[in-house]
Amino acid sequence: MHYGIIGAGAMGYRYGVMLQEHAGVKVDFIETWEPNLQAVKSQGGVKVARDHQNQRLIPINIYRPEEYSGSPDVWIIFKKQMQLATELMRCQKAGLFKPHQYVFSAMNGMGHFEKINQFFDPDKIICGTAMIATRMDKPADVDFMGDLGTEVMHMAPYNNQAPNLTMQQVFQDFQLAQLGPKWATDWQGMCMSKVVFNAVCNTLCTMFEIQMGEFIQYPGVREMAKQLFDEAFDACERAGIELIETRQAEVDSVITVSKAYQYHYPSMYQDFSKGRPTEVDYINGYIAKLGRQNDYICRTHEFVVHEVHLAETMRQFK
Ligand SMILES: NC(=O)C1=CN([C@@H]2O[C@H](COP(=O)(O)OP(=O)(O)OC[C@H]3O[C@@H](n4cnc5c(N)ncnc54)[C@H](OP(=O)(O)O)[C@@H]3O)[C@@H](O)[C@H]2O)C=CC1
Ligand SMILES: CC(C)(CO)C(=O)C(=O)O
Repeated sequence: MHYGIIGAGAMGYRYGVMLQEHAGVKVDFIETWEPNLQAVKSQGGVKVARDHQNQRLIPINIYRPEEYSGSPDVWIIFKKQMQLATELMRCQKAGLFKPHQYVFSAMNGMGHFEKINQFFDPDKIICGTAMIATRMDKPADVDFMGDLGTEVMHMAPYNNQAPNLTMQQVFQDFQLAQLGPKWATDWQGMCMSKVVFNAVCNTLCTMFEIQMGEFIQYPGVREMAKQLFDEAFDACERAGIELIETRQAEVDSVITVSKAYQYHYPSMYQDFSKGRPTEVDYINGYIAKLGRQNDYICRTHEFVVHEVHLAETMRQFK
């Protein structure tokens, strides 16, 4: 199978490089961020380390949307939620999308599959979530967090039917790439299970500008996490969404995942620290909106959304 990665950021590089190196498949990257394109061209590829060790230069194929004439079997999309609509329009205008193509994404937050569905056949959309941590501190320079083999991700067809042969082939390629795929049966429950996790770890680490390993040093982490998870689970239950993890499993995973990825600054902080807008409206904000739509007020999530926007606004005074 031939893969095209839309968004050569932290996670785009993670999936593309692991597919190219371990599954031996053809991968092309599509990127719009000029410093990233220039850095790949001038250094001859992307620099990849694991947990700050063994940095290597990996040669890759990278193109602006308008330069690309290939036709991958599967697109993998890793943009930030705020960039997605514009990026999809630009790729469509450049003639990148073809009717035979499948598409996979494991972006955080909610709302992206409805946007992707405007460009792709719903029977060819594979929804995903990735409990996989990657840092990109500079253009064309990424750090894969955690040991090889600790990667865990979920996937589910957008039509909630059994995966067809092409989807199974994608699953096999992800297995060979050592991305640790598992099937789920309901994409919304699968995605919300990740959203509620990010609503704790990404948001709190961002506000306090800390790594996940530092975050769990605070003895009150379980209590804070439980309060946010309880509200989120209550909102999901009222909306008829069944999560794939229990409340207790989510609280436990805050500790285990943060231990495994101790040096990771969650992706929300990576945006925050670069002066960019964060995905908080698509994470805590989405949970709060879901609650309101179902006559339930997620007071803590609503407050936390304000706190992150307050912190974003205050960057101008620092
Ligand atoms: N990083 C992680 O560990 C994880 C991230 N995710 C999710 O995956 C999705 C993609 O995230 P991630 O790969 O981290 O995103 P990145 O920010 O690393 O990359 C996404 C895009 O952002 C742009 N970009 C990145 N850095 C800059 C910068 N300094 N200045 C201007 N533009 C920049 C580039 O596109 P452009 O030029 O178009 O702006 C790039 O293609 C998000 O939904 C995220 O929540 C999910 C699991 C883990
Ligand atoms: C790696 C992980 C799971 C940390 O919360 C993540 O999703 C992110 O950084 O956005």
